[in-house]
Amino acid sequence: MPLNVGEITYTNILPLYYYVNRSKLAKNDISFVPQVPAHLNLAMKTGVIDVGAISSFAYGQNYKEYELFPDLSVSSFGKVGSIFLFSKLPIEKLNGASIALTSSSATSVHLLKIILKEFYSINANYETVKPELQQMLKSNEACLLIGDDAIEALWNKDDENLYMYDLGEIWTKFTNLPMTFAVVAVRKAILAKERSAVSILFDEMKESKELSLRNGFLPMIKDIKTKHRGNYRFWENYFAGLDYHFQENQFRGLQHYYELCFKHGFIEQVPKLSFVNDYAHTHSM
Ligand SMILES: C=C(O[C@@H]1C=C(C(=O)O)C=C[C@H]1O)C(=O)O
Repeated sequence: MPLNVGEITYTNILPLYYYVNRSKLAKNDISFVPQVPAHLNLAMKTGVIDVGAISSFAYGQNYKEYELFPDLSVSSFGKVGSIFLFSKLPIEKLNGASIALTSSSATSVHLLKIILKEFYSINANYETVKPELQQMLKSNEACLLIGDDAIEALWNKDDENLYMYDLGEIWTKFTNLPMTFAVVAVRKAILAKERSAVSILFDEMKESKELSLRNGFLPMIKDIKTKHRGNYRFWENYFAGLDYHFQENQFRGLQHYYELCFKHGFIEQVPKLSFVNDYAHTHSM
Protein backbone atom coordinates (compact mmCIF):
# COMPACT_ATOMS: atom_id res chain seq x y z
CA MET A 1 0.00 0.00 0.00
CA PRO A 2 1.34 3.48 -0.78
CA LEU A 3 2.13 5.79 2.12
CA ASN A 4 1.17 9.44 1.57
CA VAL A 5 3.27 11.89 3.53
CA GLY A 6 2.16 15.46 4.17
CA GLU A 7 4.89 18.06 3.64
CA ILE A 8 4.25 21.61 4.85
CA THR A 9 5.25 24.09 2.15
CA TYR A 10 6.97 26.51 4.53
CA THR A 11 10.66 27.08 5.07
CA ASN A 12 10.33 26.53 8.84
CA ILE A 13 9.74 22.78 8.40
CA LEU A 14 12.58 22.18 5.90
CA PRO A 15 15.14 20.74 8.36
CA LEU A 16 12.84 17.76 8.94
CA TYR A 17 12.45 17.04 5.21
CA TYR A 18 15.46 18.46 3.39
CA TYR A 19 17.72 15.40 3.60
CA VAL A 20 15.16 12.61 3.41
CA ASN A 21 16.21 10.20 0.71
CA ARG A 22 13.24 10.57 -1.61
CA SER A 23 14.30 7.95 -4.14
CA LYS A 24 14.79 5.38 -1.38
CA LEU A 25 11.36 6.28 -0.01
CA ALA A 26 9.80 6.14 -3.49
CA LYS A 27 11.07 2.55 -3.82
CA ASN A 28 9.09 1.81 -0.66
CA ASP A 29 5.99 3.40 -2.21
CA ILE A 30 6.25 6.47 0.03
CA SER A 31 5.33 9.77 -1.63
CA PHE A 32 4.95 13.38 -0.55
CA VAL A 33 1.99 15.77 -0.66
CA PRO A 34 3.17 19.40 -0.35
CA GLN A 35 0.54 21.75 1.10
CA VAL A 36 -0.10 24.45 3.71
CA PRO A 37 -0.79 23.22 7.27
CA ALA A 38 -4.60 23.74 7.29
CA HIS A 39 -4.90 21.65 4.13
CA LEU A 40 -2.71 18.86 5.55
CA ASN A 41 -4.62 18.87 8.86
CA LEU A 42 -7.80 18.11 6.95
CA ALA A 43 -6.13 15.62 4.59
CA MET A 44 -4.80 13.73 7.62
CA LYS A 45 -8.22 13.67 9.26
CA THR A 46 -9.90 12.34 6.13
CA GLY A 47 -7.14 9.82 5.39
CA VAL A 48 -5.92 11.46 2.17
CA ILE A 49 -2.50 11.52 3.84
CA ASP A 50 -1.30 9.03 6.42
CA VAL A 51 1.56 10.71 8.18
CA GLY A 52 3.60 13.92 8.33
CA ALA A 53 3.89 17.30 9.98
CA ILE A 54 0.58 18.86 11.00
CA SER A 55 -0.47 21.77 13.21
CA SER A 56 -0.10 20.85 16.88
CA PHE A 57 -3.68 22.15 17.27
CA ALA A 58 -4.86 19.46 14.81
CA TYR A 59 -3.21 16.78 16.95
CA GLY A 60 -5.18 18.17 19.90
CA GLN A 61 -8.42 17.81 17.97
CA ASN A 62 -7.82 14.26 16.76
CA TYR A 63 -5.30 12.82 19.19
CA LYS A 64 -7.25 9.61 19.68
CA GLU A 65 -6.66 8.74 16.02
CA TYR A 66 -2.99 9.71 15.87
CA GLU A 67 0.39 8.78 17.33
CA LEU A 68 3.32 11.18 17.46
CA PHE A 69 6.87 10.74 16.20
CA PRO A 70 9.15 11.43 19.16
CA ASP A 71 11.58 14.32 19.29
CA LEU A 72 10.40 16.02 16.10
CA SER A 73 8.55 19.34 16.15
CA VAL A 74 8.63 22.95 15.06
CA SER A 75 8.85 24.91 18.31
CA SER A 76 10.31 28.12 19.69
CA PHE A 77 11.15 29.59 23.05
CA GLY A 78 10.36 33.25 22.46
CA LYS A 79 10.46 34.78 18.97
CA VAL A 80 9.47 32.37 16.21
CA GLY A 81 10.22 34.85 13.41
CA SER A 82 7.32 33.93 11.10
CA ILE A 83 4.08 34.15 13.04
CA PHE A 84 3.08 37.79 13.14
CA LEU A 85 0.09 39.87 14.01
CA PHE A 86 0.27 42.99 11.81
CA SER A 87 -1.85 45.73 13.30
CA LYS A 88 -2.87 49.32 12.64
CA LEU A 89 -3.34 49.72 16.41
CA PRO A 90 -1.25 48.76 19.41
CA ILE A 91 -2.30 45.32 20.65
CA GLU A 92 -3.83 46.73 23.85
CA LYS A 93 -6.26 48.76 21.71
CA LEU A 94 -7.70 45.86 19.72
CA ASN A 95 -10.82 45.34 21.83
CA GLY A 96 -13.83 45.21 19.47
CA ALA A 97 -11.55 45.31 16.42
CA SER A 98 -11.88 43.05 13.40
CA ILE A 99 -8.94 40.75 12.74
CA ALA A 100 -8.28 38.73 9.59
CA LEU A 101 -6.83 35.26 10.15
CA THR A 102 -4.82 33.30 7.60
CA SER A 103 -6.71 30.31 6.25
CA SER A 104 -3.45 28.31 6.25
CA SER A 105 -3.03 27.90 10.01
CA ALA A 106 -4.63 26.07 12.91
CA THR A 107 -2.19 26.37 15.83
CA SER A 108 -1.46 30.07 15.47
CA VAL A 109 -5.03 31.24 14.91
CA HIS A 110 -6.03 29.68 18.22
CA LEU A 111 -2.86 30.93 19.85
CA LEU A 112 -3.76 34.47 18.80
CA LYS A 113 -7.28 34.14 20.23
CA ILE A 114 -5.83 32.80 23.51
CA ILE A 115 -3.23 35.56 23.71
CA LEU A 116 -5.77 38.31 23.15
CA LYS A 117 -8.47 36.94 25.46
CA GLU A 118 -6.38 35.35 28.20
CA PHE A 119 -3.42 37.74 28.41
CA TYR A 120 -4.95 41.05 27.24
CA SER A 121 -8.69 40.55 28.03
CA ILE A 122 -9.48 41.54 24.45
CA ASN A 123 -12.57 40.48 22.52
CA ALA A 124 -12.18 40.80 18.78
CA ASN A 125 -14.14 39.77 15.69
CA TYR A 126 -12.35 37.28 13.50
CA GLU A 127 -12.67 36.34 9.86
CA THR A 128 -10.67 33.67 8.06
CA VAL A 129 -9.33 34.69 4.67
CA LYS A 130 -6.57 34.07 2.14
CA PRO A 131 -3.14 35.12 3.45
CA GLU A 132 -2.59 38.44 1.63
CA LEU A 133 -1.46 41.31 3.84
CA GLN A 134 -2.80 44.31 1.86
CA GLN A 135 -6.13 42.64 1.15
CA MET A 136 -6.52 41.55 4.78
CA LEU A 137 -5.89 45.04 6.10
CA LYS A 138 -8.36 46.70 3.72
CA SER A 139 -11.33 45.96 5.92
CA ASN A 140 -9.66 44.84 9.17
CA GLU A 141 -7.64 46.55 11.87
CA ALA A 142 -5.18 43.69 12.10
CA CYS A 143 -4.23 40.40 10.49
CA LEU A 144 -2.39 37.20 11.34
CA LEU A 145 0.06 35.63 8.90
CA ILE A 146 2.27 32.58 9.34
CA GLY A 147 5.14 30.83 7.61
CA ASP A 148 6.59 32.18 4.36
CA ASP A 149 3.54 34.44 3.93
CA ALA A 150 4.53 36.20 7.16
CA ILE A 151 8.16 36.48 6.07
CA GLU A 152 7.12 37.88 2.67
CA ALA A 153 4.81 40.37 4.39
CA LEU A 154 7.69 41.47 6.59
CA TRP A 155 9.66 42.34 3.45
CA ASN A 156 6.83 43.74 1.35
CA LYS A 157 4.76 45.77 3.78
CA ASP A 158 4.85 49.37 2.59
CA ASP A 159 3.10 50.80 5.63
CA GLU A 160 5.83 51.68 8.09
CA ASN A 161 3.24 52.51 10.73
CA LEU A 162 2.04 48.93 11.19
CA TYR A 163 2.63 47.40 14.60
CA MET A 164 4.08 43.91 14.45
CA TYR A 165 3.83 41.27 17.13
CA ASP A 166 5.60 37.90 17.18
CA LEU A 167 3.22 35.39 18.79
CA GLY A 168 6.03 33.14 20.00
CA GLU A 169 7.56 36.07 21.83
CA ILE A 170 4.27 37.04 23.50
CA TRP A 171 3.50 33.44 24.49
CA THR A 172 6.87 33.00 26.21
CA LYS A 173 6.68 36.43 27.83
CA PHE A 174 3.41 35.50 29.55
CA THR A 175 4.06 31.80 30.27
CA ASN A 176 7.84 31.43 30.36
CA LEU A 177 7.26 28.30 28.26
CA PRO A 178 8.13 27.28 24.72
CA MET A 179 5.43 26.92 22.08
CA THR A 180 5.13 23.99 19.68
CA PHE A 181 3.52 24.92 16.38
CA ALA A 182 3.85 21.66 14.45
CA VAL A 183 4.24 18.01 15.41
CA VAL A 184 4.77 14.92 13.26
CA ALA A 185 1.91 12.45 13.53
CA VAL A 186 0.78 9.20 11.94
CA ARG A 187 -2.75 7.84 11.72
CA LYS A 188 -3.13 4.82 14.01
CA ALA A 189 -5.12 3.03 11.31
CA ILE A 190 -2.17 3.14 8.89
CA LEU A 191 0.42 2.37 11.55
CA ALA A 192 -1.15 -1.03 12.10
CA LYS A 193 -0.76 -1.87 8.40
CA GLU A 194 2.39 -0.03 7.36
CA ARG A 195 4.71 -0.24 10.34
CA SER A 196 7.87 -0.82 8.38
CA ALA A 197 7.27 2.01 5.85
CA VAL A 198 6.44 4.37 8.72
CA SER A 199 9.62 3.31 10.48
CA ILE A 200 11.73 4.02 7.37
CA LEU A 201 10.16 7.48 7.10
CA PHE A 202 10.76 8.24 10.77
CA ASP A 203 14.44 7.31 10.50
CA GLU A 204 14.85 9.53 7.43
CA MET A 205 13.17 12.53 9.09
CA LYS A 206 15.19 12.09 12.26
CA GLU A 207 18.38 11.87 10.19
CA SER A 208 17.38 15.00 8.23
CA LYS A 209 16.89 16.96 11.43
CA GLU A 210 20.20 15.78 12.88
CA LEU A 211 22.15 16.56 9.70
CA SER A 212 20.55 20.02 9.42
CA LEU A 213 21.51 20.84 12.99
CA ARG A 214 25.01 19.44 12.53
CA ASN A 215 25.80 21.52 9.46
CA GLY A 216 24.18 24.68 10.85
CA PHE A 217 21.51 24.63 8.08
CA LEU A 218 24.08 26.04 5.64
CA PRO A 219 23.60 23.94 2.46
CA MET A 220 19.86 24.28 2.98
CA ILE A 221 20.08 28.06 3.27
CA LYS A 222 22.03 28.23 0.00
CA ASP A 223 19.09 26.48 -1.63
CA ILE A 224 16.50 28.65 0.14
CA LYS A 225 18.26 31.77 -1.15
CA THR A 226 17.60 30.72 -4.74
CA LYS A 227 13.85 30.90 -4.05
CA HIS A 228 13.51 33.60 -1.42
CA ARG A 229 14.99 36.94 -0.50
CA GLY A 230 17.02 37.33 2.69
CA ASN A 231 20.76 36.95 3.19
CA TYR A 232 22.58 34.18 5.06
CA ARG A 233 22.41 36.07 8.30
CA PHE A 234 18.64 36.45 8.04
CA TRP A 235 18.07 32.72 7.48
CA GLU A 236 20.67 31.60 9.99
CA ASN A 237 18.98 33.79 12.54
CA TYR A 238 15.59 32.43 11.58
CA PHE A 239 16.60 28.80 12.06
CA ALA A 240 18.49 29.62 15.25
CA GLY A 241 15.19 30.85 16.70
CA LEU A 242 13.39 27.61 15.87
CA ASP A 243 13.66 24.41 17.86
CA TYR A 244 13.14 21.04 16.18
CA HIS A 245 13.27 18.93 19.34
CA PHE A 246 10.22 17.71 21.18
CA GLN A 247 11.09 16.99 24.78
CA GLU A 248 10.03 17.69 28.35
CA ASN A 249 10.00 21.51 28.14
CA GLN A 250 8.17 21.52 24.79
CA PHE A 251 5.64 19.06 26.29
CA ARG A 252 4.99 21.50 29.14
CA GLY A 253 4.44 24.41 26.77
CA LEU A 254 2.17 22.42 24.50
CA GLN A 255 0.22 20.99 27.43
CA HIS A 256 -0.42 24.51 28.69
CA TYR A 257 -1.56 25.60 25.21
CA TYR A 258 -3.97 22.64 25.06
CA GLU A 259 -5.32 23.47 28.53
CA LEU A 260 -6.06 27.01 27.37
CA CYS A 261 -7.58 25.73 24.10
CA PHE A 262 -9.88 23.59 26.24
CA LYS A 263 -10.70 26.44 28.61
CA HIS A 264 -11.72 28.63 25.66
CA GLY A 265 -13.80 25.89 24.05
CA PHE A 266 -11.54 25.24 21.03
CA ILE A 267 -11.06 21.52 21.77
CA GLU A 268 -13.29 19.02 23.53
CA GLN A 269 -10.64 17.41 25.75
CA VAL A 270 -7.10 18.13 26.81
CA PRO A 271 -5.14 15.59 24.77
CA LYS A 272 -2.49 13.21 25.99
CA LEU A 273 0.73 13.14 24.03
CA SER A 274 0.90 9.60 22.75
CA PHE A 275 3.98 8.43 20.87
CA VAL A 276 4.39 5.67 18.36
CA ASN A 277 5.07 2.50 20.34
CA ASP A 278 8.61 1.89 21.43
CA TYR A 279 10.05 4.80 19.42
CA ALA A 280 10.55 6.92 22.50
CA HIS A 281 12.70 4.20 24.06
CA THR A 282 14.40 2.46 21.21
CA HIS A 283 14.03 4.74 18.18
CA SER A 284 13.22 1.65 16.16
CA MET A 285 10.15 -0.48 15.68
C1 LIG B 1 6.65 28.28 12.77
C2 LIG B 1 5.56 28.17 12.06
O1 LIG B 1 4.79 27.10 12.35
C3 LIG B 1 3.76 26.60 11.53
C4 LIG B 1 2.45 26.98 12.08
C5 LIG B 1 1.36 26.18 11.97
C6 LIG B 1 -0.02 26.62 12.40
O2 LIG B 1 -0.17 27.78 12.83
O3 LIG B 1 -0.97 25.82 12.32
C7 LIG B 1 1.53 24.87 11.46
C8 LIG B 1 2.75 24.39 11.13
C9 LIG B 1 3.99 25.12 11.41
O4 LIG B 1 4.91 24.87 10.40
C10 LIG B 1 5.22 29.15 11.00
O5 LIG B 1 4.38 28.92 10.15
O6 LIG B 1 5.84 30.21 10.97
